[in-house]
Amino acid sequence: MSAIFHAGISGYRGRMGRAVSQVLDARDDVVVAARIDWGDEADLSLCDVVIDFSTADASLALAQAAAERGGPALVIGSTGFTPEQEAALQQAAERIAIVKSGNFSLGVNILIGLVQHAAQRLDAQDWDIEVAEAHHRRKIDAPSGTALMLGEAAAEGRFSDLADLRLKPYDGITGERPVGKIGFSSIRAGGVIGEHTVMFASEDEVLTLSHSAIDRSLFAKGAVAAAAWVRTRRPGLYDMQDVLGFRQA
Ligand SMILES: NC(=O)C1=CN([C@@H]2O[C@H](COP(=O)(O)OP(=O)(O)OC[C@H]3O[C@@H](n4cnc5c(N)ncnc54)[C@H](OP(=O)(O)O)[C@@H]3O)[C@@H](O)[C@H]2O)C=CC1
Ligand SMILES: O=C(O)C1=N[C@H](C(=O)O)C[C@H](O)C1
Repeated sequence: MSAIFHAGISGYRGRMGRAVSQVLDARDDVVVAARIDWGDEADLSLCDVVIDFSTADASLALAQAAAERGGPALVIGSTGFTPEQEAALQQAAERIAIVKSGNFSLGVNILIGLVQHAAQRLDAQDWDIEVAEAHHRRKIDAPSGTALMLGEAAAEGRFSDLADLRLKPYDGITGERPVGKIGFSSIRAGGVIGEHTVMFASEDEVLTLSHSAIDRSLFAKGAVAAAAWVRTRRPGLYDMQDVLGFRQA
């Protein structure tokens, strides 16, 4: 039996906040010590760790408040951060431990490794890379955080930064597709939980790697596992690859 810890939920009235609540309620080693949403006064001192699925703005404000007082640790699942917000989170992580991931599922975190592997072996001159994602109609950011992580993995496989390889969305008279770049496309429709596909296409063949989320509780279970992992870590910015031990030699 593991030691009991105190967890907060940020964005707790939202789809993911409710899913996290259910996962925590089913565990006997966690006390839910704070539920935080718009306008709530959060007593962070009650928490060893806060699990946050809200918005990029709200997550950054939470991280800065936690960094100022030296805790609690955070698990951040929100997506849609600007490069400036990413840099500010990195700064907050100098004072507290943060796990941040655009996707807490095991399958996607394995897919990231597969995409990097394929991108490294498929010559950029011959193989185009396209990342496609589909989500529910209420999602407010695009491309999804997961799509961007997959794009980053593909760029890393080609020893480059995604910022240098990312194509603008296709629209109108686009001209021919540039060689060696990574394209993104998004669908928003109905209640789709989360679909991601990475297509590697040459003139002769197409390799497709994909992941489907079947139930939102999947992300909540991963985030709670990350919370149990991060609450005793030193300050730093971690991701699910760290939590799952995929970075160990
Ligand atoms: N990493 C992962 O595995 C996953 C990440 N996500 C990401 O998590 C985030 C939330 O998704 P989802 O639950 O579907 O979204 P919802 O809109 O259902 O929930 C977001 C919640 O955050 C609240 N909120 C908004 N602004 C603030 C604020 N300033 N302070 C406190 N709370 C705030 C909202 O309140 P109100 O409704 O009143 O505005 C709402 O309750 C998104 O960025 C999404 O992309 C989602 C699934 C998995
Ligand atoms: O908003 C969502 O719902 C999801 N967001 C995450 C993302 O942006 O990748 C993860 C998941 O696909 C669901």
